[in-house]
Amino acid sequence: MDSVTKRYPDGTVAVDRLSLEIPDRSITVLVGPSGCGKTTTLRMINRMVEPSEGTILLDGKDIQQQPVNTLRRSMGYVIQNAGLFQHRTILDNIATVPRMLGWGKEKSRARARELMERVGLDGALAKRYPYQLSGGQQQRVGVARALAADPPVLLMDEPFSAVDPVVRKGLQDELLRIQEELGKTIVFVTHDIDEAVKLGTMVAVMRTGGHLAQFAPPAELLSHPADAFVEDFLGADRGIRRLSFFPSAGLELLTAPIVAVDATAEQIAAAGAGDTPYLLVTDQDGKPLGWSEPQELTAGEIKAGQLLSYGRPFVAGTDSLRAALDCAVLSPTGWAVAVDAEGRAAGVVSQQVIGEAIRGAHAERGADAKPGGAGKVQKVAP
Ligand SMILES: Nc1ncnc2c1ncn2[C@@H]1O[C@H](COP(=O)(O)OP(=O)(O)OP(=O)(O)O)[C@@H](O)[C@H]1O
Repeated sequence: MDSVTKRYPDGTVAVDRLSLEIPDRSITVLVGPSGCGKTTTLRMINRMVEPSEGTILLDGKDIQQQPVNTLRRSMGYVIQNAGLFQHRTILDNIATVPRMLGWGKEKSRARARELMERVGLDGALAKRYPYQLSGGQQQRVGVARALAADPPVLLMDEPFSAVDPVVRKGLQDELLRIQEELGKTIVFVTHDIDEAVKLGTMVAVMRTGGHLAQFAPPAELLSHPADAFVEDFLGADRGIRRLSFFPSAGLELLTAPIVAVDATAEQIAAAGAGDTPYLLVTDQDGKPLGWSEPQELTAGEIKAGQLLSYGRPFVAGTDSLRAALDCAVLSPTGWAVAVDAEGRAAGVVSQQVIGEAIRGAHAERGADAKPGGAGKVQKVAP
């Protein structure tokens, strides 16, 4: 996208000399306050809106030189509230584009069934009508419909804004999975900075008047906001959010203060001999049950009910420092519990140690994350 401007007939400049290089096979998020020109930008990509000035190239070819129908066929389009055809079944909604392309009924429906599975929809919903589905399910149908003809590009305009936070998280996770499996080039519009940081490989922050404020990978955005507007838009908890990009792998986990529910008096005494104020009790399988002070534990008489809750554990190595910190903050003992992929206790770690790791990571990454250098920062589970 090279110096693209959109001036509506009434004189409103919705987009002002916008230049963006949208990377192939990744998710680019356009984010910014209401009215900053996100939707206009997205619609110029599939020519629902024609630019007043500037050029948009797709794979090096000017989109103005391509027939609109051919262009749109190469781009799936998903909008808020899914925009489904209310009088068609779910299966027929998804099969719309293949049918238009003359695929034939059976082949189109087979493709639609395959897509229902891909977007996490139960096949039993195929014969229902949109009004018989929840908002989240309708949104999944919208994504499936956009993917039906296997377009290389997917344009998504606030697709998850109308659903509740839990459903929204599910839809976001699903989109990341689909992107990983199918390698689509996705342009995604949102006004939610958390969504932008979670989904974007690259994030374009726009400001009112259709100006580009910053275009960067999310880790760089959080570490080096270009100006006061971007910093303000990222919000006061930018530092905490940034921890999502630091892995917990380097944390030193202690296993000595862990005892099984059927531990002997010697084992409890040995575990309590260290300088940790609490012991983590696990079941016989090694899964955490809760915390206790060592002197409160009597061999053979440990009851899960007497233990302090351990809150939510983090997955050792896989989860981020943000997740580890969250566990420690929520834990009544101030210690976080790390588990392995099977949910067995892998170790415990104090707030203090997590704090030191955070300081270390900030210092180390500070040098790394200068503009142009942050591409190296890998996203880890939030
Ligand atoms: N058809 C139109 N005619 C005139 N002005 C328009 C038209 N469509 C949009 N605008 C204006 O252009 C500006 C950008 O609108 P756009 O819908 O692209 O913003 P947005 O960032 O997507 O906003 P939102 O987050 O509220 O959807 C706004 O000031 C809007 O009022």
